[in-house]
Amino acid sequence: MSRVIRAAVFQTAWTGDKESMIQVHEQAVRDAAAQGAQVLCFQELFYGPYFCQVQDPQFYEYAEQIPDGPIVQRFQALAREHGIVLVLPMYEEEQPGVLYNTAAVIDADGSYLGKYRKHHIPQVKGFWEKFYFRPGNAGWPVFETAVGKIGVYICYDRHFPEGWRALGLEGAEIVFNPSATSRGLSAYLWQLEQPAAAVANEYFVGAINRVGVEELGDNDFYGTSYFVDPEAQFVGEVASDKEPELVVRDLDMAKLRAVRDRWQFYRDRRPEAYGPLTAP
Ligand SMILES: NC(=O)NCCC(=O)O
Repeated sequence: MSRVIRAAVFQTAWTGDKESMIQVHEQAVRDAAAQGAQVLCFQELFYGPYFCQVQDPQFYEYAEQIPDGPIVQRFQALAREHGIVLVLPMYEEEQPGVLYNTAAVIDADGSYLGKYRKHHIPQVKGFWEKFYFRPGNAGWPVFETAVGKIGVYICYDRHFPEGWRALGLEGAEIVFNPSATSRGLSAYLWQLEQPAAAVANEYFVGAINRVGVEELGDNDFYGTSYFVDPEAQFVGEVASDKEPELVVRDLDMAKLRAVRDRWQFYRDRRPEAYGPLTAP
């Protein structure tokens, strides 16, 4: 019998302050739940501006403890109320001065399932992330949620095929890729890399990018969030490149089984021959 997961991603623009940004995302949870979504992922660093356009210690104050900080707790209550799984990309303070670019995963009953910490940290013009984040050290968790097996791979991570594979090996059925990326830099990659990862690893990918130009720099975040299936087919339309949008799509898990039966990539891979990939 086929299993269909109604999944959602939300892209939006910086509102100008943290509290209203949180409220916009709370409304997105209500809207997604009203449309029957069972799981929802937000964009990278969802409640802030994309502050990595500048290198300024004032933005360290956006970090909070996961799961004990107020934002996780606020969204745990909302997940429980609406019976929806939430993926929350946030700025994490493990302890003062020890900071990560992280996503917390909340189950449909509001329980905290764990976190993914972005492994690959860019330091390119307008994306000065090494100033703010340590490289992730928490492995490749796949979360057994009420709706299915969910993995997370954050923005710049997506250029590195190894992590996509690790999430596949851990059993991911859907991998969310919350992002903040700009038109001039990466638009030519955006509809190429995640579909390729979905094909190579035989799972669904939900890709999310914020929209608009923010006051901290000239990055033009181009949205165009989408879901793509394990045959690299977009599930419905790709979202707007300028406007906030909630994307809700039905993902048929029978397709995942069909491509795995057809291709058997997990049988035919040759880990014993891949030593050069892990040589320092
Ligand atoms: N947020 C982030 O990692 N951006 C880097 C640029 C990119 O990889 O598209």
